[in-house]
Amino acid sequence: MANPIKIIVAGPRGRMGKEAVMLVNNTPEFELVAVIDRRNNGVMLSDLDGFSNMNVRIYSDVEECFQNVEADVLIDLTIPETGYIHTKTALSYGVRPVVGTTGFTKEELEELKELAEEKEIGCIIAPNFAIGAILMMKFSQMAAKYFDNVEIIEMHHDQKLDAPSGTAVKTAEMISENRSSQKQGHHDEQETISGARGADYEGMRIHSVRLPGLVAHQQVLFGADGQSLTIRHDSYNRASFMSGVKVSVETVMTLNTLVYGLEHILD
Ligand SMILES: NC(=O)C1=CN([C@@H]2O[C@H](COP(=O)(O)OP(=O)(O)OC[C@H]3O[C@@H](n4cnc5c(N)ncnc54)[C@H](OP(=O)(O)O)[C@@H]3O)[C@@H](O)[C@H]2O)C=CC1
Ligand SMILES: O=C(O)C1=N[C@H](C(=O)O)C[C@H](O)C1
Repeated sequence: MANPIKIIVAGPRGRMGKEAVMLVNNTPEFELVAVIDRRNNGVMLSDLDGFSNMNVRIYSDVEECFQNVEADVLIDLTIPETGYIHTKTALSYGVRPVVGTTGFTKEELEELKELAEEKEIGCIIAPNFAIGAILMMKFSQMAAKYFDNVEIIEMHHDQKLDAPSGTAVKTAEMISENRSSQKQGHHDEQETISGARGADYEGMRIHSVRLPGLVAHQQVLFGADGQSLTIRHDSYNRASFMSGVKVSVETVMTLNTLVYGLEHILD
């Protein structure tokens, strides 16, 4: 067997980070070499509940982690401000980032792309790792050729920090490749309660629902005279994202640029 891919996971105590640590630990071609966590600096991960047998050090200082640990890939599942710093630092140390964290600005994505190209190493930033969600986005992009009236409803658990979701933003971006910017609804419509019509992305409306009990769900609604089309995807658990994380780790090793969105690396 070839040498395993050496991986650092940032955000290991989080809902996604925990799942990613398990994925790395259970994949023979992967090796967990460290984790980055703002708490528990210097402690072994195995000392935390739920991580028995994972004998890697926790680093709170990102620079210190990359200086001390030889790694091929960083998996980041944190928050946008931190994820951006982690990604930038990883690239500067020649470590390939696989980033699931959502909420980066266009400028940040552009800056990270330039850095990856300057360093000539791969980086994958994927707002959604679930294959079904990628298909939902691609089908929506296809449908937009025929339907130019579209509204996106994304529904998530109530612990989610960013709104709209990264998936909803990516969906709108993909649809906008097949739809010109245009206002929807009545030209004189008025919100009697602010926000009633949702966020506005080139005239498309994005509605964010947050409820306990939900995981990650999205429907894209298209309407035309006398008909409608609904494209929906549901993630019922975080395991649904892990096959995408695995493919991303394998693929990032072969890239020399930044790829934004899993649709670009799936056949
Ligand atoms: N691409 C995809 O397929 C998916 C992406 N996501 C995205 O992944 C990210 C994580 O989601 P999820 O696991 O649900 O979130 P959680 O809140 O469960 O986990 C976030 C982790 O980041 C850490 N963190 C928070 N703030 C900071 C900070 N200032 N500095 C360092 N670490 C920090 C948290 O540590 P602490 O406990 O100390 O706060 C925690 O370990 C989100 O951006 C989410 O949108 C989620 C699901 C799928
Ligand atoms: O925070 C989440 O849970 C999720 N975040 C991602 C997003 O913002 O699109 C992916 C998925 O929807 C779950």
